[in-house]
Amino acid sequence: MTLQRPPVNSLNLDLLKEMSKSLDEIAKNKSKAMILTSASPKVFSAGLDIMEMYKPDLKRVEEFWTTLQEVWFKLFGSNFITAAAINGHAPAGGCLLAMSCEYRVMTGGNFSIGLNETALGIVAPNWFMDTMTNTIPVREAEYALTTARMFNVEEALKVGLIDEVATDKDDAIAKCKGFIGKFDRIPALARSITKLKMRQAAIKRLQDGRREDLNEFLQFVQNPKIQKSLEMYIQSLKKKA
Ligand SMILES: CCCCCCCCCCC/C=C/C(=O)SCCNC(=O)CCNC(=O)[C@H](O)C(C)(C)COP(=O)(O)OP(=O)(O)OC[C@H]1O[C@@H](n2cnc3c(N)ncnc32)[C@H](O)[C@@H]1OP(=O)(O)O
Repeated sequence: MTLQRPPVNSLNLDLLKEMSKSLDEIAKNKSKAMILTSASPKVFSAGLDIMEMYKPDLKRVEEFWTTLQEVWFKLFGSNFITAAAINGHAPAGGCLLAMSCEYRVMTGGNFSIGLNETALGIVAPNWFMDTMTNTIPVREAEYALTTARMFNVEEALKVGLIDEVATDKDDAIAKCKGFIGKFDRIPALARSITKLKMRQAAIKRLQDGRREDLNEFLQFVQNPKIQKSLEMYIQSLKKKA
């Protein structure tokens, strides 16, 4: 699955809906595996589209958040094998997508990956945190989350946030295929049940608290102070360009 929403693959409602549909098709056509990557030469995904949260229409922003939850359920909780070929920056929601896969290969270069929410004055939702503690040790995750740490490629490899470094996108995809090939001699049902058991606690936590998570998000986007921060953040991103 190749993300292709220039310039930075920010996750807006339309892209999330497309992803959700594609994940359904992959599950339905009984694909063995999926590799998630990006059509951009330098950004895997810039995370959530800030414009969806800025001065939002309430109905749309509710659909936006529930679709994001759905994409996470379908990706993190998939039966099929998932790997991410991270060929560029992966902040926040971009990191969430990569961590929701089972294996991550990142191309070398001046790219960074991590959950930077606290730097924006935002508390990452529990399921973002659960996805991180499913990937790297709890102590490292707490440190990274509280300090909004963006890891460079070497740091990400060292902490286990990524599994391998690749020279370029083709190499990243080849390495993801190498990971998928490891399952050729492992019974598929045993593999998928084991994966889902490992992920069950995080999945159940969001299933049980899904409405509450949505309400927290809706309160968050309607808070005037948050709106002011988002406005300043958007300006800073635009000034940079
Ligand atoms: C108690 C519990 C409470 C719970 C409440 C819920 C809380 C809500 C939680 C929300 C969780 C949030 C998750 C997120 O994903 S937020 C998004 C975070 N993403 C970022 O901060 C990344 C920002 N972008 C960048 O750092 C760079 O763009 C990047 C490194 C990705 C690429 O750099 P590059 O130089 O290649 O590109 P530009 O910066 O020049 O950007 C090009 C244009 O794209 C626009 N842009 C960039 N990122 C975004 C984005 N995330 N959304 C929308 N638009 C984005 C940027 O402004 C440029 O636009 P222009 O061309 O118009 O200037």
